[in-house]
Amino acid sequence: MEPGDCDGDSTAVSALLQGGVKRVVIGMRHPLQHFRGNAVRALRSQGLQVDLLGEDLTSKLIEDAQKECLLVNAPLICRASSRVPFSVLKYAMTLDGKIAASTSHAWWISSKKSRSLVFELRARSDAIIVGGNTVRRDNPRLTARHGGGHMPMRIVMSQSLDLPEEANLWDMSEVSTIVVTQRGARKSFQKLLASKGVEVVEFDILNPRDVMEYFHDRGYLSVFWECGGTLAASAISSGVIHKVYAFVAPKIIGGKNAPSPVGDLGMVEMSRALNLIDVCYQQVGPDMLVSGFLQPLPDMTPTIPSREETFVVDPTVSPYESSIIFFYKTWDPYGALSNFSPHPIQMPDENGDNVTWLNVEHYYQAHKFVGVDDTSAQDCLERNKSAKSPEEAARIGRLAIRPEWDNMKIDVMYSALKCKFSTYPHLSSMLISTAGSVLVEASPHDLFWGGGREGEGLNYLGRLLMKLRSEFIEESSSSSESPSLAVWYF
Ligand SMILES: NC(=O)C1=CN([C@@H]2O[C@H](COP(=O)(O)OP(=O)(O)OC[C@H]3O[C@@H](n4cnc5c(N)ncnc54)[C@H](OP(=O)(O)O)[C@@H]3O)[C@@H](O)[C@H]2O)C=CC1
Ligand SMILES: Nc1c(N[C@@H]2O[C@H](COP(=O)(O)O)[C@@H](O)[C@H]2O)[nH]c(=O)[nH]c1=O
Repeated sequence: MEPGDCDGDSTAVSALLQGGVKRVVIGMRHPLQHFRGNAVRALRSQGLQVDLLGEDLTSKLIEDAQKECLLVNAPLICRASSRVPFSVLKYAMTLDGKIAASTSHAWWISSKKSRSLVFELRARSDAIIVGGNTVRRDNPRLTARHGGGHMPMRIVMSQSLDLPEEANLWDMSEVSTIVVTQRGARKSFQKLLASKGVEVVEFDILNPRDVMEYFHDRGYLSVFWECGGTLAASAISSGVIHKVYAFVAPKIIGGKNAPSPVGDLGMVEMSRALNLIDVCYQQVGPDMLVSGFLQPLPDMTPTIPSREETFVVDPTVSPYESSIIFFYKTWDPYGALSNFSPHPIQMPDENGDNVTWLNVEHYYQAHKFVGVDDTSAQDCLERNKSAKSPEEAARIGRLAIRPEWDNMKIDVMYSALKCKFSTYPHLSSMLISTAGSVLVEASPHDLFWGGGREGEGLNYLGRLLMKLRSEFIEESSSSSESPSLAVWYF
């Protein structure tokens, strides 16, 4: 896939140039519109031969290769085009189509070898999702137990929150769990979960599409559904399932009431059955794994035109020319302005020793606890330091707030921003290039740092970035009379 330039950070493209590569064959252009075509152009401008499958190279063989590229990048394509993570529904069933006995007993249908493969598939996902009933019946662990590697987040969807007080999923020692539920459901149980460190997210109406859109916004790329038939049917009906992995074990359990992998879809004629596409059959130990796509992968060409293509079709549609620049998610245009962008900063601590923070968010959230003489604050600080993502750092930061925080938070934020944009020249150039535009953090929830859903927020993050921008522009124009800076300034 064409590399993204990550807001002016051309490391990937430079590595190809420095490595002495003469020709680059690109399987597909970058699925995000604001990256699309940039690397192709940059490589060509440096004299490299760049061939794009399906554009510069065409043949039957190339078509097959192009297909492979699309399949491998399916999660990215889905995210970019449908704004939900790529979702895989996986289940293990007997030859007579049952996912458990009529008593609900289900351990085990598939073989050990199949279950090891499931651990690998889990480890390739950002999250595993189950319904409330699977938690009640199976008390699953949902970990990727194959020795090291990535551990996906665990998500439980439960409307009633009628869940056990003790469960393997509430053991957060190895990996975290998020419970998504209906607004107002069992507040006392929500408190109990929170006391165990389980995050609870409430939805006005709990349904798979809203839940997936929410996790898209939190940055999830792929989700692995290991629920029973009730939630599986709801997810398929909502159109959020893209791929299916069915492990079929050569066993027969029978039972009129034994559950099957997909509940009611409201279809009464076989002609309406959903046909899988790109189906693969693979023997795994004694079982057969049948996999395939439920929906065709979107054709990127018409849905995601490059920046120039959009401009040719409609010159008024150019997000780069509006006088307000909105930023929010790190993968959007100007995403590097977000505090969640993966740019580590080094800041001196109270003894003057340099400490590295994973990103501005980690630094900012940690300062709610730094220097506070209290064991729970120190515990939060340790948890902040080991938090793997800015989202987690933000979550920990909500646990406690020092009394004087309101008076110090703007200074803490400004010093972190200054450090970030001074450390990375491509970021400061990007910030300076926005001169003349109002910067607004498009957070619908944070009415202090963000602009709010309808402009009701105070937008302090945007304001601090604009202040920093003026400082940089002033510094550069006083240190040199560079003509390009003069252009930015005016
Ligand atoms: N062999 C296999 O691969 C698997 C087998 N199983 C087996 O399946 C059985 C459980 O199946 P099933 O009852 O279908 O369990 P599910 O995992 O599908 O859970 C259903 C529950 O999901 C919750 N839910 C939340 N939102 C929705 C929604 N929009 N639509 C539907 N459900 C929603 C509800 O929880 P709440 O009631 O809490 O509100 C609902 O009762 C068990 O016997 C288990 O062993 C389960 C997974 C895989
Ligand atoms: N029974 C069954 C599966 N069931 C799924 O695995 C979950 C248990 O995961 P864990 O607790 O991590 O081992 C269970 O809740 C359900 O989602 N999976 C399979 O590959 N094969 C099987 O035969």
